[in-house]
Amino acid sequence: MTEGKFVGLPKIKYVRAYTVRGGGADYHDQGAGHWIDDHIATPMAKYPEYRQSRQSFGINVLGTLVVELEAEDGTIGFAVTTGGEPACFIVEKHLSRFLIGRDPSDYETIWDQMYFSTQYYGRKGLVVNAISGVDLAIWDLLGKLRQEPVYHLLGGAVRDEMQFYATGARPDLAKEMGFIGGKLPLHHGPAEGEEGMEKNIALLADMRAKCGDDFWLMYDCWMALDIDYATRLAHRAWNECGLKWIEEALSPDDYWGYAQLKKNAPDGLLVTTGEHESTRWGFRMLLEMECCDIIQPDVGWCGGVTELIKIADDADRKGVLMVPHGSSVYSYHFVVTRHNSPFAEFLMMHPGPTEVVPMFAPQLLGEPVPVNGKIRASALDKPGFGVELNRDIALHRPYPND
Ligand SMILES: C[C@H](O)[C@H](O)CC(=O)C(=O)O
Ligand SMILES: [Mg+2]
Repeated sequence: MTEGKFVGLPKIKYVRAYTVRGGGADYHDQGAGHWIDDHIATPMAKYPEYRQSRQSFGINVLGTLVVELEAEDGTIGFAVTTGGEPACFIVEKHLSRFLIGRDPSDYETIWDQMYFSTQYYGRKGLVVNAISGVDLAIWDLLGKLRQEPVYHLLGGAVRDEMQFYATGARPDLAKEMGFIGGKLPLHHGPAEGEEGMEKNIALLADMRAKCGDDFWLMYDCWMALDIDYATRLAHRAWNECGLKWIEEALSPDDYWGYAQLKKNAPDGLLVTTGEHESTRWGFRMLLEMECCDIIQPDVGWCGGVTELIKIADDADRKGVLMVPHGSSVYSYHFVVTRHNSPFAEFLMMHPGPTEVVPMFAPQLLGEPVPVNGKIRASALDKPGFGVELNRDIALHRPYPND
C-alpha cells in the first residue's frame, strides 16, 4: 500500500455518558423481594444492621453507566456497565479527550492512554469500570462500522453453542430449565456462627436432594468469609453435598488467603474468584500465586475486551480456566472464541427466579437468553455486540462534554 493512502474507519465524533436506575448492568439495583437481596453473606454482615439487605449498605448506589460513541458517519456504538453518575464524570470530563477524533481501530493505544492517565486515582474499581464501559463501546462501534459481530473480530467461534450454569436461589428450577449447574448465594457468614454454618449446609443438602448427584452445585460467598470459615465450609460442603466450587470466599485483596484456601480445600473441590479483580496485573497475582482453579473476570469491570484478551491469554498459558462473571452479550462474544472458557454464567434476574429473563433487561434490546441452558453462536450474528440501547428508559446525562 502506498504510504499515506490508508484512510481507516470514520473517527469518533461524540462521546456521551448516561446513568440509568433499575436493574440492567447494575443488576443489584432491583426492587423489594428479589432473591438477590435476601440476607446474602457479605463482608458487611458483621454489622447486624447491614445483614438482611445488601441495599442497606448501598450495593446499588451507583446504578448503570451507558457509554455511547458516535462516529463521523453517524454510526453509534454503545455499552452498559456498573458505574452510574461518578463514572459519567470520568468518561465525559477525563476519558473523552482520548476518544474524540480517534479511529476506533486504535483501541490498544486508547486503552493505554485511558489507563495510564487515570492511574494516579484509578487502577481498580470505579475508574476501571468506566474504562471498561468505554472499551466495550469501542468494540461495539468497531463491529457496527465493519458490519461484523465482535466475536468475529476476536478470532471467531471455537464451538457452535455455549453451555450455561445459572446463578440464583433455585438451582432445582435451573436444572429443569436445562442449565448444567446452579450457583447459590451463601446466606450466612462467620458472624452468624455455627447456627449459620448449619443453615448453609442444610440449604445445600436440600438442593442436592432436589437436583440429584450429577448436577453441579456451587456456593457464591461474595467476599464474606475468612480462611478458617471458608476451609470448614469447603470440607463440609464437599463431603456432605458434593459442592463443585467455592467462589469468592475472601476479600479480593487477600491473594495470600486465596493461595492458602486453595491448599486447604479438599482435592476435587474448585476454588474460584476474580469478579472484583481488574487488569492483567491483578489477574497475574491470582495466577502466579496459584490462588484459584478458575478465574472469573467481569468484562465490564476488569478493563473491557481489550484487557480481557490479555487476562485470558495469561490464564490459557498457565492452564487455568477463564469463565467470566455475568455480563450478558459482552461475555458471550468472548467466551465463544475461547477454548479455556468451556461454559459460561447466566445470572437469573427474575425475582423468583422462576423463569429465564434477559440478564441486562430492560436496558438492552435483542439480548439473547439461554434456551435449554444453551445459546447458539449464530444467535450472536449481528454487528457489534448485536444489541441496541432501549431508549424508552430514563437516560440521564449529568456531565455533557460538548
Ligand atoms: C449472587 C452473588 O451474591 C452476586 O450477586 C452475583 C455474583 O457474585 C455472581 O454472579 O457470581
Ligand atoms: Mg460471584
